[in-house]
Amino acid sequence: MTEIVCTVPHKKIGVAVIRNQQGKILIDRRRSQGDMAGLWEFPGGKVEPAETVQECIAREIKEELGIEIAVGDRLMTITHRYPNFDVTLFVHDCEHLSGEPQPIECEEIHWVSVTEMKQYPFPEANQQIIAMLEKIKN
Ligand SMILES: Nc1nc2c([nH]c(=O)n2[C@H]2C[C@H](O)[C@@H](COP(=O)(O)OP(=O)(O)OP(=O)(O)O)O2)c(=O)[nH]1
Ligand SMILES: [Mg+2]
Repeated sequence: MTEIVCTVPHKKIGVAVIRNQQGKILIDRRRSQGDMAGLWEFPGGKVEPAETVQECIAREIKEELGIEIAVGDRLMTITHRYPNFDVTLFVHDCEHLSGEPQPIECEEIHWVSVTEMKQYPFPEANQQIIAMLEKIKN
């Protein structure tokens, strides 16, 4: 008997919930080409084989936004199945330390409250993150 095993890529992503001194959270709009084009997200990217999730987040944020952050505790881990791939998002609470965020690898950047965030279109997997942020907000 022949067994057919279907595999789809499984992306492991370090994700930053970056807060500033006013308690606002930084979100960015993905580029207008490619996967999930034009949707808003929390900045982050793929975890490389030789790094921890915390190292990945600090590196990605420096590369994508040109700022320094302190990577804090894990807030949640979400695995979600999209039509063409699976993704696991390792979401960490982060603090903005220095630098003015630049849209180096995205369309634009906004600092928003959790209430304001609900007006922005996000990928499906993010609904759980936003619900969690709503729960833990003071
Ligand atoms: N950074 C980030 N990615 C998210 C969020 N929600 C969500 O579903 N994702 C997905 C979108 C992407 O498939 C993946 C992030 O990977 P990425 O932006 O580094 O890379 P990509 O898939 O766009 O690019 P590629 O190199 O695979 O072509 O995780 C989020 O809030 N932040
Ligand atoms: Mg990215």
